[in-house]
Amino acid sequence: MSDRDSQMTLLSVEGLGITFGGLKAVNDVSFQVKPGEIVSVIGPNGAGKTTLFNMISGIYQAGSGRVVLNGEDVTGMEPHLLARRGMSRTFQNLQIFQSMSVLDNAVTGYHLQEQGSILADLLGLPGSRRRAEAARDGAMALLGRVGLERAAEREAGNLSYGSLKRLEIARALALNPKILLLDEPAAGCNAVETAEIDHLIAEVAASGVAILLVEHDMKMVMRISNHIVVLDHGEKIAEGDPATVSKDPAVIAAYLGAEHADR
Ligand SMILES: Nc1ncnc2c1ncn2[C@@H]1O[C@H](COP(=O)(O)OP(=O)(O)OP(=O)(O)O)[C@@H](O)[C@H]1O
Repeated sequence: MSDRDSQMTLLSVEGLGITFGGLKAVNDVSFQVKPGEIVSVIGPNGAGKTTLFNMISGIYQAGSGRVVLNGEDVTGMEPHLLARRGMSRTFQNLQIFQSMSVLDNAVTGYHLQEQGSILADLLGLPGSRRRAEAARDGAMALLGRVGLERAAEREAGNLSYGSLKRLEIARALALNPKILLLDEPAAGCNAVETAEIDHLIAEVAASGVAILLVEHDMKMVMRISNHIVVLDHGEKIAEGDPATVSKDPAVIAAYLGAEHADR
């Protein structure tokens, strides 16, 4: 039994599958994520990575299989209920409010947690002021954690792309997740911005939060992942540590095949 096998499991994906109009976009995919671990899902374009993410995070209803979080079957559970159980995510397309301040964007992360409190806050009900102050303090601390403290009062739309990506991670952290799903956190970033995101992801994982990552930047994936799951045409074709996966003939063939198909 390897070290990884002996650790407790936080997220267990069990035989997950979905079909779109006859196409098996994801077929019988299983893997596990442990606390504090960085697990990446990779594969050529159209392999099913985003679809898999969408099933795990309750955006798509799985056609088959189960998602188990902390021992509880959470298959198909709505995102806000998953958030309460410790799963939060970011999206490939940024979900930032461009005309709001950086700080207010981070504060919205706190409201995703408790839907009722937004109404209470709008009505000025007792406790809402205290809650708003706590959210502001928490949001400031998160901005410090992602290196955006000094940009707190700036309009989010004026931030560089890499900073926006970090702001989105800060907002997801407001939910105090046990596992954070990141959909292409380095997409569109330059080398310096990618290195900053690398560092942030490693820091979050070191604090005990598990990270599940979909990312095209292979250098980044190989650098930061503890474990890699490889998909091709909706199927898991390999999994293991970066060194093992990068040498796997099936993985090499899938990527070479994709390159030839693009020509
Ligand atoms: N909502 C949908 N309806 C129909 N087909 C879909 C839908 N979403 C994805 N697909 C198809 O499912 C397959 C997997 O797509 P998916 O976007 O999950 O791949 P991916 O690995 O994330 O690709 P990329 O790396 O390009 O983002 C593709 O063939 C895609 O066309």
